[in-house]
Amino acid sequence: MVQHCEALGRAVQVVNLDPAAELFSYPVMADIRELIEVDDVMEDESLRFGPNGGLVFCMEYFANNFNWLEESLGHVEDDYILFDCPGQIELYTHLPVMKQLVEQLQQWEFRVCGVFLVDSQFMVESFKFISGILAALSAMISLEIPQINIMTKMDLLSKKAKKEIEKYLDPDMYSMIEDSTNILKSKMFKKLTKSICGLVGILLFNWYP
Ligand SMILES: Nc1nc2c(ncn2[C@@H]2O[C@H](COP(=O)(O)OP(=O)(O)OP(=O)(O)O)[C@@H](O)[C@H]2O)c(=O)[nH]1
Repeated sequence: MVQHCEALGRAVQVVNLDPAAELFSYPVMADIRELIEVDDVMEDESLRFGPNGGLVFCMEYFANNFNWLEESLGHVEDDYILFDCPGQIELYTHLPVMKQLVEQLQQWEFRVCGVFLVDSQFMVESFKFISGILAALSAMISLEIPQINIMTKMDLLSKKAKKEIEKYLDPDMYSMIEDSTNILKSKMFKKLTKSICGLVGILLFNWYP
């Protein structure tokens, strides 16, 4: 992504906000692991967190120390900054930290846009697709910012799945239920599925490969 932006002549920087990130092969202007790391939290005898609790602890610590981010960002002008965030969905659905981050960035006069990434292999069947949509929708409702939804890792799909996934890029939700051979179509869930599809149809939810 950085290479793509640079090719377009845009100044772009990356900030790692995943305290559990391992190796990455690109330079970052700031790295949350300088502030706090999941491994350290998990190894702390007094805290005794597992990976998920550790991640939440780190992000809450981060939210209480946004001045670290302010100092790390320094003075940026018209640059694009990619904030690479952790993948745990609860951070975007019901925990307050990412919303607090958005509000903080907006106070610093950033124009914030969310990019919601889902592995395309988790989207190729109707029931998975609807589940992915609902996750994306939760994040949109919770963060209240413009959001681009992207299916990633298209290169890992089989030829058949690649063809199949085309219909999900600009989906006709009602025909999707009819195509479906699974539980979504069962008598018990049909009404619920129809309501969800109606909602998604109203939102004109588009996905980008
Ligand atoms: N083949 C292929 N591999 C990819 C692609 N995008 C990411 N990967 C690889 O998939 C692995 C996991 O990366 P991501 O899915 O970005 O996940 P992550 O950022 O490590 O973790 P979370 O942010 O917590 O979800 C890494 O080894 C990436 O190099 C892609 O488009 N195609």
